[in-house]
Amino acid sequence: MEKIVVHGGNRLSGVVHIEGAKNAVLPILAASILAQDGLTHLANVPVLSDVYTMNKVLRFLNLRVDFDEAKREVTIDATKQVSSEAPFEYVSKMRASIVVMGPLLARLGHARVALPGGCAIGTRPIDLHLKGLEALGARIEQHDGYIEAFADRLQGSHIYLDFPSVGATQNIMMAACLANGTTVIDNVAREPEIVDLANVLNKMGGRVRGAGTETLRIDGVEKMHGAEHSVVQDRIEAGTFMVGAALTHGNVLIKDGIVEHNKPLISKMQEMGVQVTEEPAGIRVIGPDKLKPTDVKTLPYPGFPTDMQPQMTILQLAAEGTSTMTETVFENRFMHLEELRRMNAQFQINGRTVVMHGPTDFNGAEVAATDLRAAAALVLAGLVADGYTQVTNLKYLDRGYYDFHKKLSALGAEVKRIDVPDDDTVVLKNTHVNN
Ligand SMILES: CC(=O)N[C@H]1[C@@H](OP(=O)(O)OP(=O)(O)OC[C@H]2O[C@@H](n3ccc(=O)[nH]c3=O)[C@H](O)[C@@H]2O)O[C@H](CO)[C@@H](O)[C@@H]1O
Ligand SMILES: C=C(OP(=O)(O)O)C(=O)O
Repeated sequence: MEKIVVHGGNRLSGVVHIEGAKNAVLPILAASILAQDGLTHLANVPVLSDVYTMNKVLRFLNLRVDFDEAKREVTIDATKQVSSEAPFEYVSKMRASIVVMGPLLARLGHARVALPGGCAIGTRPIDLHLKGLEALGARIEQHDGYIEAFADRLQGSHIYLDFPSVGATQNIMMAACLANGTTVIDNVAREPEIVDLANVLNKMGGRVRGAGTETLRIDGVEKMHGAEHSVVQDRIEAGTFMVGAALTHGNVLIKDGIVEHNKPLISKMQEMGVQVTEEPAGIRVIGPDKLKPTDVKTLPYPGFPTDMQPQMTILQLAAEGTSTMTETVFENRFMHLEELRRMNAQFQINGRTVVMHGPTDFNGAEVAATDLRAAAALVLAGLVADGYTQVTNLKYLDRGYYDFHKKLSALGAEVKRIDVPDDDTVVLKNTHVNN
């Protein structure tokens, strides 16, 4: 079993390089299905387990995918006959595989994709994806754990999303690219990853306008082709290191950090007394001696991102006084907090809000990650804990962070990743136990 072992107490300082965004590259890889002519070349592709999973899905669909990890480049050839079925084996590994549905349906008139099911953070239905595809004229059937969609040619339509779902926006916009006529989608997601996808679709010959606003207008085209694109920076990885710097009284430059993409996080950190400044080389974060408490509510972009919620709660727990976090996007995203009780965190959960009492004297402990951002949050807590913290279930961390421990170590943290046989216990003396 692999573990990350952190010995708390070191300040983070230096410069950190941030990878391309997981949540941008996954739908962009799916978009490559639309390219009947030419190759798609992607740069700044993060080396993550989710990217390997999406590459496997594409290969299963008969696309040729070459991933040069050293160069962070992927080349995709979708010019041969594409198959229309994404099986459970892959979709169950990664919910985001559902975004192959729109491009497959648009290109082939048929898609059969395993129902993704829920995950630890919530039930995560796909009703809005299906409602949108139906509005474009698709016939949807559900049987044997699969969603099957059929359409001779999708027809442009006017769609209103009840909630600005990221995945539904992506699936519908990709499908609409090859529809007959114009599609208008209202109340769409406005995340930077949606803008990145729209930019790629336009480079591929699509006609998408309005990305980043509440309304997308897509004029359908007959055919699309490959394109070149460099994936946008991962604002969540950047935000995670920003929290790490603030938490450890550190001084870290997020190289090429994009302030525009992390405004709500920056604003909350400033409220807590953290110095955040934009420099020509990126975003500099300097942690204060004492953090002030704050109240945060997650919302769709441009609100505070749910994907930064677990990391932010570590900063709030470290602050002097009472802070609250309200999670409005996913119904079950406080599981990291239960693990943190073993590190001495004091809080009460009332429905979707957690009330936290700081400052926390974090104790090192053995904790298990329950999902991707929970994993990052537990490692962050370890950075300021007394003694050793061991974080297990690293398969979640690897979905979204490349070399997390190495980057932290380069910034001065005492952290390593170790592999121990499952029946061996690593006994590390915690300073609070010895004292
Ligand atoms: C690969 C990827 O980009 N993942 C991100 C994407 O996930 P994902 O695209 O799954 O998130 P959505 O925006 O679709 O989901 C947000 C909320 O809407 C609900 N919902 C969604 C679709 C639907 O058809 N019906 C429905 O009820 C979900 O259950 C959830 O409560 O956006 C989330 C919200 O910012 C992020 O946390 C994820 O990191
Ligand atoms: C929830 C996340 O991702 P996914 O939607 O891929 O599960 C995340 O990136 O925090």
